[in-house]
Amino acid sequence: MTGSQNGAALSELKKVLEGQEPVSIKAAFASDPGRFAKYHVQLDDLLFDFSKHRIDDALLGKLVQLARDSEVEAKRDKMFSGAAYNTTEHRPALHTALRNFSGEPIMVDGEDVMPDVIATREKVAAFATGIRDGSIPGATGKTITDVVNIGIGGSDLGPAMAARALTPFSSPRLRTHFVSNVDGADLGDTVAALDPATTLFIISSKTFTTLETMTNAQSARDWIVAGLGEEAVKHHFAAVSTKLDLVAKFGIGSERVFGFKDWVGGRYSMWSSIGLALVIAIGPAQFEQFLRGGFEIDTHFRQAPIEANIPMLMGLLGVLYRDIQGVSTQAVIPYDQRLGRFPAYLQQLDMESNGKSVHLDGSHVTAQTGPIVWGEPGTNGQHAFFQLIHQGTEIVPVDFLVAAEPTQADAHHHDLLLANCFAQSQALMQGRDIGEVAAQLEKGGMAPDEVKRLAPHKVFSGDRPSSTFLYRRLDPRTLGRLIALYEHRVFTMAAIWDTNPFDQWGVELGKELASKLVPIVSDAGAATDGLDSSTAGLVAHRRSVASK
Ligand SMILES: O=P(O)(O)OC[C@H]1O[C@H](O)[C@H](O)[C@@H](O)[C@@H]1O
Repeated sequence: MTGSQNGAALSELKKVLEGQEPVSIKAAFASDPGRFAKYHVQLDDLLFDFSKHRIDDALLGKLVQLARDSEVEAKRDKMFSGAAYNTTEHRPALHTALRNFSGEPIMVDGEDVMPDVIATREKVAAFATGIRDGSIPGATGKTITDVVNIGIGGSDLGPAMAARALTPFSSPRLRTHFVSNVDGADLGDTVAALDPATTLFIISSKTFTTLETMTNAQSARDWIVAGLGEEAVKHHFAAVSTKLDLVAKFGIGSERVFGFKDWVGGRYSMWSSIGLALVIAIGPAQFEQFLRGGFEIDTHFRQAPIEANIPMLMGLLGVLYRDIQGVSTQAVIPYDQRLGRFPAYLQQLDMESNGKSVHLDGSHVTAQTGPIVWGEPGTNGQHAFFQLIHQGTEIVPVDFLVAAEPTQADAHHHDLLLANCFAQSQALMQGRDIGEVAAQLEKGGMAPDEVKRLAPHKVFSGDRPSSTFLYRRLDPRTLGRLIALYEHRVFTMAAIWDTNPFDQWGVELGKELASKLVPIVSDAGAATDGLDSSTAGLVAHRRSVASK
């Protein structure tokens, strides 16, 4: 077995580091004024500060060696080459082709995929422009004012997150909505305020079979037919899918159908025509800036040495905490209200990619794989869950994301936002020991007994890790850069674990069981024999309390 297989290199490193105390970040800062200079990477305006992590030169060297021994670079090159990296689904993982501006061909099965990528992008751009400038109106001739993307998972989270993030770049004339849940409240609440004559639905589904999306699509179709008649359907729907035959059956004309290939994973698909709603919102030129941001990071990921390679360092730090220090979680806290959906987007990207228990060869992993990813914007989180991050027993590595300057927002507010962001990572790192707490309380005139009683409650251990990403402003290019950084972080970690980050079999069982339960839930007289007693009990209780 080589070091790259079955996470062997990681097992070796774990043995070497066993029993070692984590590096004290606080002490390291105190003893080395040059620590920041050593542990940051700058790519144009984008700064990645990883100085507030439990690393020193020796440990960083070992982590870099781990990446080498795990053959992360060779695996990366294989992914970019168009080889069938996704071995359990027998296909390449080539979302990077969608943002390839190198002019170089990318070959899959002997064919260059780039001409089709470019032609599809142009078709998307032409349609988006027509909706934006009103030259593609609704059935009654009225200009489209509301675009509703119907999709779920990778066919929803990316465009929905980005449409919100890039609000200042969006057409003020158009509103973009995202409907995903099979819960009828989602579609119902969305269309309640809309006029069918000025509404365009985009049915986004890689497979065009997903229960939620197909159910919502049918109900949206009924809503259009009820408002405008059957003939209007062709003017009020567009579709994005890899399954063009299924789209045709739904009744959407080919000029409004935008394809992509099965080598684009759902959670990696917002760079493809799945981005249609976003292209309509921000326009093709801004969407190209978004793609170019992703391409910049691809170039960096492919060319930078491991020790200066931001996604590789992000991945190595992730593995350090997950596997060597037994940390189970990763918080992502954007100090940017418009990145409110970014953590949810990353949850699918990271947890669907790296929530795995077997190596590529099917053997069970011995390492811990994907962390639990979560987050909310700062400063709001400070007034909610930050207590646990500062004083709880669980170590929570945090990624802070913040722009140097606001985009269409008040400059004074932005200074306060930045100060808070910087202060949080500083507080996590420095902490406050009992001596300092006691001195502060005594200085305030508190009686010694009370100082003794209160002081332990006010201690901050410090040494709590975080990264900070600081960039000029949140624009399409920066959003593209941020997403690509996380995509490659996820890839780096999977490469070390020797797992497949591009399949998602873990979502299948629930879907299968749901389809068997639909007839039982829908028909109050259907037999529940054979169901486990909990499921049967839930069905019975539902029947007893529901009014129909
Ligand atoms: O785009 P679709 O085929 O409708 O799939 C939508 C989503 O559902 C699936 O269950 C997968 O877990 C996701 O990876 C996918 O993005």
